[in-house]
Amino acid sequence: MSEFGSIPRYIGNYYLGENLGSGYSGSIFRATHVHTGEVVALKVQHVNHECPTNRYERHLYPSLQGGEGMPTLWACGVEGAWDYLAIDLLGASLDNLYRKSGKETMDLSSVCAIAIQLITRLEFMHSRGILHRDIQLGNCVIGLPPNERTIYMIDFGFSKRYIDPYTQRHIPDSRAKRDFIGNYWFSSVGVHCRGKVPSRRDDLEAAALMFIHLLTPRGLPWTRNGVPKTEEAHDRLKKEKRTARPEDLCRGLPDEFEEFLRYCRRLQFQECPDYERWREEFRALAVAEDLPESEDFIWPPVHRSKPHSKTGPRRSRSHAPAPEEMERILNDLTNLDLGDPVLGDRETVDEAVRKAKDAAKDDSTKDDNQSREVIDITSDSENDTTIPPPFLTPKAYKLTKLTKRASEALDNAGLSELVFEFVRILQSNSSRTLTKEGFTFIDTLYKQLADPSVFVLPMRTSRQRSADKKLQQEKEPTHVKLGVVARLRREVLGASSNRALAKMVEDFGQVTNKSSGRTVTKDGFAFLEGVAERLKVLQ
Ligand SMILES: Nc1ncnc2c1ncn2[C@@H]1O[C@H](COP(=O)(O)OP(=O)(O)OP(=O)(O)O)[C@@H](O)[C@H]1O
Repeated sequence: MSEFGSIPRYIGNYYLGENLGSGYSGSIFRATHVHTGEVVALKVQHVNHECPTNRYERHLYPSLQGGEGMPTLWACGVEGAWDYLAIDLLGASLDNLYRKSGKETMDLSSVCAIAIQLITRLEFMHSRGILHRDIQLGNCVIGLPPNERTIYMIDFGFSKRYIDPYTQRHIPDSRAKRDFIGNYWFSSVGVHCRGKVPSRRDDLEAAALMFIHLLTPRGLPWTRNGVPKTEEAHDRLKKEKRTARPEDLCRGLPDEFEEFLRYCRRLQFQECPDYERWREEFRALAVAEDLPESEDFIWPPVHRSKPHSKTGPRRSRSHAPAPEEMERILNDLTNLDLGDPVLGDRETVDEAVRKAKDAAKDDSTKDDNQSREVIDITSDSENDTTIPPPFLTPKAYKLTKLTKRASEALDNAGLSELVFEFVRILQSNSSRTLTKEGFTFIDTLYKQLADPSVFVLPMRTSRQRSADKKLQQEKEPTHVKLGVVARLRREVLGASSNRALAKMVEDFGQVTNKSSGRTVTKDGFAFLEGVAERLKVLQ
């Protein structure tokens, strides 16, 4: 029974079944077409409702038809006192899935898939001249089989055209005081806290906040006290949201999330976001993390997905202590001054460490999900005694170590070995994409070749990366990249000096960074091997 009395069993040609959900302005039912038997979701609202969202939605839906992840509108109308929309019946919302999982955070692989899909949905809506304006977990739902890997956008009750269909002009900005449209958790700071007119940038910022929320234990800080019930509580929430710094919200998360949030906040009112760039960023993140590259949203996650932790290095969940932990414990015991030695000597420690490592190795092979690589703690070359920091995959870790060694190389022979090693690491991975660690190696190699005396270990900070990425915006088509790399492959064998090699490495880095795919091609590998070969000769 709604405040307007009970909703009839039949509306339009539909027989109403189970109530799927109720929002502020109406209810959604599973409903069956009485003639065709087709099952839909029927969104029902009283015609006198103070917020007649069905009426708005009915006008926007036609512009969104045909887009992936946009529900089909099958019928709409008013019957008696009831305004209805018959749309595709869909599955659970991200909110439901997330809550039901009982986990503190969502896994990174799922969030990358959500990010790629949501950015695509927003790009589509924006291309049709429409802003969503109410991005939240409850408004992203998965399809029913066979479309359960696709995320659909629903609830266009707050949506609005930002391009005037007659003049084709962008809506104007305004400083006039306006009522807030959106939701408490994810609406952008500009719209929610500063009363700005929403535009494309704000849909994207809401999406960014949603991704961060999913990766943060207990969610974004301002969501933790529930929906504000008083004006004061709402003001407190807005202040908390306005003053939260991206670096604090994103501490412990992969850089991409902080960069994306900053990017959204830097966009101008009328600026068109670079959707492709951010899809590519989240794809590359999945690759760098050794996660499946697919943007399919697979729920529950069945692949080798990493449990997300914001708090520190991921720990092996094997029963034996992790090797480095065991080493620390044993060292502490060795150093305990108890009069009589507890552990005889260093050899005993080393033996125990070896056993712990073997045990960890055994456990890790039993459960590939939990620990994918045991770092050899006893060798000091490419492996190290430290566990990779959070979000460094074995590939990233090896590349980081290799970069450090390249920065310390004293001669061409040493550099040559390292370039061969670089090729081996890239080729041993299923993804041959140049990740940020790969680019850092290329930067380092370039600097060593150009002038080792002024070499400084390049540290890619978020800010530097953003600057680099500006360059990427001028994308070059793949055929340009292929042409340049093929030329470099040919020319490298005739390079007569380190400076000539440096220039080629620089060109290779740039063309790979600027191209739409950062995969190292056959020519790319041949070029790198050519550099290594040349270095052996140019002593
Ligand atoms: N097409 C659909 N198929 C299945 N369930 C749906 C569908 N559309 C909506 N729902 C369910 O109904 C809930 C409310 O839907 P929706 O957000 O469109 O309604 P609303 O009245 O605008 O809600 P709110 O006031 O919360 O914005 C959703 O969270 C979802 O669980």
